[in-house]
Amino acid sequence: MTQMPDPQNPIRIGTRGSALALAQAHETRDRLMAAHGLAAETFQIVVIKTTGDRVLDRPLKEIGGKGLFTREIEDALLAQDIDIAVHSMKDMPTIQPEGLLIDCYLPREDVRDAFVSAQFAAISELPQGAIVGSSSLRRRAQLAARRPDLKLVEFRGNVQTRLKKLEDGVAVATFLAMAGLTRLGMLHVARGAVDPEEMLPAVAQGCIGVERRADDSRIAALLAAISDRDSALRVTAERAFLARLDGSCQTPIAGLAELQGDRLRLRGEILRPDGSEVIAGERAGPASDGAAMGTDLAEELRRRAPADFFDWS
Ligand SMILES: NCc1[nH]cc(CCC(=O)O)c1CC(=O)O
Repeated sequence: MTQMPDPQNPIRIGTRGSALALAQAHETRDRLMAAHGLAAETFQIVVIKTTGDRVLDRPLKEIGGKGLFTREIEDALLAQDIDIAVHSMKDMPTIQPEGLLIDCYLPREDVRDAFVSAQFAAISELPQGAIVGSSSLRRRAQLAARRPDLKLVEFRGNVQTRLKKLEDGVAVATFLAMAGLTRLGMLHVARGAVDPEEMLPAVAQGCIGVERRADDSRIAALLAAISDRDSALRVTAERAFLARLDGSCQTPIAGLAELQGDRLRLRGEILRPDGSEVIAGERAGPASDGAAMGTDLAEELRRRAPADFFDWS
């Protein structure tokens, strides 16, 4: 007998407490409500503070370790304090802890980065030596590769904090994910979207994934109804690419898979953090081969990379 969810025994949705994380948890809840005709009271949103939320005064790469924004949430899943966890797949390690599984991906938002600046409309308009704020290894390296003249400053914190820093003149421009701005209802702060040709997005950017206990068949059945096949195919290829390169979390990596019918095109690149070298490649093939294409492309890039490419210390 399938146990129907009831308000006495709500489905607990774990999430970080940032405005973006909450918007993503609500989107997931709303899709589950619509798919199953359930009331809002059937769900409870449980906010969990992660290490990444706690430590705000240092660049993420210094805190180190994987899953800075996810570990505490996964612990809560394993401890049965929550039933599902909603994540930005961009922030997810490629391997989940024993007993946990991600096999539900929501329809993907815009994958591109947004260019954000009060004074300038695009990267090409930034004057020589302009100061740009970003703490993303990937965005910093990609920007440095295109515009070695620009000065980069660290820019951590939530969207509001970063916009305040722009206002205060700490930098003249920054980058944010279009997906995050859209979900926050703040797309108006974007001066424009950066073409993936110019800045290949992070692996899984714009994709929300829902994690659960692997043996929880009740939750598996609920989630199956809201899982998006195209998202799953694309993110599977991108994350296979990332997984094969994951040796160092200090290596800037970008990857994007796109579907045309049943064909998948996967582009990927790795960079030196200072942008002095970019190694890029692509694969195309049947959509069902995404994981193999990702692994294969990663191996090609590794072969083409100089011996010292992966060890920055
Ligand atoms: N690393 C932070 C993070 N993780 C996911 C998003 C945006 C939403 C998404 O890409 O799904 C962001 C903020 C940003 O990059 O601007």
